[in-house]
Amino acid sequence: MTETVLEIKNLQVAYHTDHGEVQAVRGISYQVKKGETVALVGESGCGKSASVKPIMGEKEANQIIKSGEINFTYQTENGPQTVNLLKISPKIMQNRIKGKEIAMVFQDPMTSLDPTMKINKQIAEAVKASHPEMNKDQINERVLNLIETVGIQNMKVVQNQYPHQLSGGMRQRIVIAIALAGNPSLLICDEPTTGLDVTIQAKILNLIKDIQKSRKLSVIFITHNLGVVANIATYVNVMYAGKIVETGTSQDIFYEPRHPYTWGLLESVPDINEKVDELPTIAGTIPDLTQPIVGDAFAPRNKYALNIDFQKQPPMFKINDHHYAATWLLDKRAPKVPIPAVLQKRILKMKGVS
Ligand SMILES: Nc1ncnc2c1ncn2[C@@H]1O[C@H](COP(=O)(O)OP(=O)(O)OP(=O)(O)O)[C@@H](O)[C@H]1O
Repeated sequence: MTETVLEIKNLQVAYHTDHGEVQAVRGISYQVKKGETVALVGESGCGKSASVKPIMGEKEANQIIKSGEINFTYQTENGPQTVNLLKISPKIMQNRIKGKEIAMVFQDPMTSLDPTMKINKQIAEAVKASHPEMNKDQINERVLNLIETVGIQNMKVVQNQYPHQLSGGMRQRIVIAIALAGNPSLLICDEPTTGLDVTIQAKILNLIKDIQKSRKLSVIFITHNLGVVANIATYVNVMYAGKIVETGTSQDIFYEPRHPYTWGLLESVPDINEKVDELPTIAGTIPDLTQPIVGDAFAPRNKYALNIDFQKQPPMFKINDHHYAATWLLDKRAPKVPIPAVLQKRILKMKGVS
């Protein structure tokens, strides 16, 4: 059986604000096993980042963890150990977990890099922090090895440059090298390719996929664009208004999507075979998370909403052992609503049927 690296149980995160408490994450549960990539996908503001910050022990002054567990399993000299990351001391988080067992890659590489420090020094600092026992030569060797791992050819030149002398894609490679310095078992990627042009984006995605495979890394990949994770995610968790509304394998989500919100996200992914002037977006906006939500949070934007959607939160209906969706359309009394025609057409094309 593949070992579970991370298990999130009923995590609820809120923020104090002058306008009330924002219920950013309203009870989510999922697991990440060794060597798997789990994608968290949803529009801006649906709670993706708020749900992963506690994994890294990041605590804004106004953050409130309302409930939940984040159980993380890692290897120690005495064998595997499981800790609840919400309960460990900041010291253990800093000295043992953050940057060592769990590392993060953010959207904007410039926020993670020091503009005043040469690349080799920045990577060396990260190596030193996680391997204090290494001497200078060992550190230098490891730095070169990391630069090579992230696919940089002219490493002798790059290591003596400053971040501003590199392209966006190169900078993101360096950030990935720094993230790998501690040899983590879990890598969290928060929109790592947003802002890069399409060809560079594809290269960075391939790099993450290669590293993930060769190191048997577990990855949590956050994105607002479902298209980005089609080829890299083992499982996809679609999030809306702080909840997971559909979860399944990539196959389930891309070939058999069942939640109207997932349909909307898929419709807004560009189809490279079709030329369209404007991509459809999902009409409306996400709800005000300071106000109580009655029923399905997506109902006001859902053209397939039933009366019950405005009254009662749908449970997670089981479609198969790994595919679940929270929509009343899956209740046996609901009218049969087919997948929108445009998606149906795309799916048939992907399956090679038309
Ligand atoms: N520090 C904070 N204080 C108050 N509200 C916050 C804070 N951080 C996030 N929020 C709110 O929590 C909700 C979830 O935000 P979060 O950043 O997790 O969304 P997201 O899905 O990651 O979006 P994005 O893709 O834009 O990062 C939003 O309503 C956001 O405004």
